[in-house]
Amino acid sequence: MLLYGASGHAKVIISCLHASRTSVEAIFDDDLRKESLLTIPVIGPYQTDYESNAPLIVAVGDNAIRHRLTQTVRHPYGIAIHPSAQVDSSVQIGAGSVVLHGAILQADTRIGSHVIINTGASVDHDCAVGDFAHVAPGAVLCGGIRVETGALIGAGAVICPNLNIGKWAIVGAGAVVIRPVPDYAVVVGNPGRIIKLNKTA
Ligand SMILES: CC(=O)SCCNC(=O)CCNC(=O)[C@H](O)C(C)(C)COP(=O)(O)OP(=O)(O)OC[C@H]1O[C@@H](n2cnc3c(N)ncnc32)[C@H](O)[C@@H]1OP(=O)(O)O
Repeated sequence: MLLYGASGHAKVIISCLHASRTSVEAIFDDDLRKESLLTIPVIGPYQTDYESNAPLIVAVGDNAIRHRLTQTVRHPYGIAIHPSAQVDSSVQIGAGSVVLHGAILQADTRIGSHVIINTGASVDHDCAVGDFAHVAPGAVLCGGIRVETGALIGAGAVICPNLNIGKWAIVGAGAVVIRPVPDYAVVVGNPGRIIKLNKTA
């Protein structure tokens, strides 16, 4: 596998890949000061002509930056699923996505491309998680939820059943969402309330 982004998130993806006996050949990163990450060489900015048969994962936690970087990549994308994750056989997972340690994906859920299902997150039956979304550590999506493109569900948040979380919305850490969340809304608290719009997307 190749990674793009030598970040803390990359360390977790490396751990995930090593646990499933997949080696990481090299890591691209725009920061020229970085030379290695967990003994894996960091080889500078992404090169479209870098010769390798290995697939690539963009290992950047920020959804908007991950989205931007994928516009430049020409290598095929890989998927990383930690062996401790419980993924129902009916679940579909798109290219470039990662399902990290202890996450649970229940029946008939669809995960888009370049999605992060982070440590211990739970995504129940019949959910749809859009491209470039991030379900952060310990977050809980009840059944039938639709998370649109680029949305962040913060650590430990709970989303009640059958709700829609709009594109590039942010649900704050620990929030309890009981109503649909509009596009770009930033929602915090219990019950979740909109405090502003996400202008970084
Ligand atoms: C492995 C990993 O680390 S994965 C990382 C996953 N990341 C996360 O889970 C982080 C999610 N992010 C958050 O919860 C953030 O606090 C955000 C995005 C909701 C808000 O961040 P900012 O835009 O910087 O807002 P800011 O910190 O200025 O807070 C604005 C107001 O909301 C409140 N607030 C912010 N976050 C929360 C929260 N999670 N719950 C309740 N209130 C909150 C603040 O107290 C503040 O209130 P005030 O205006 O009365 O003082």
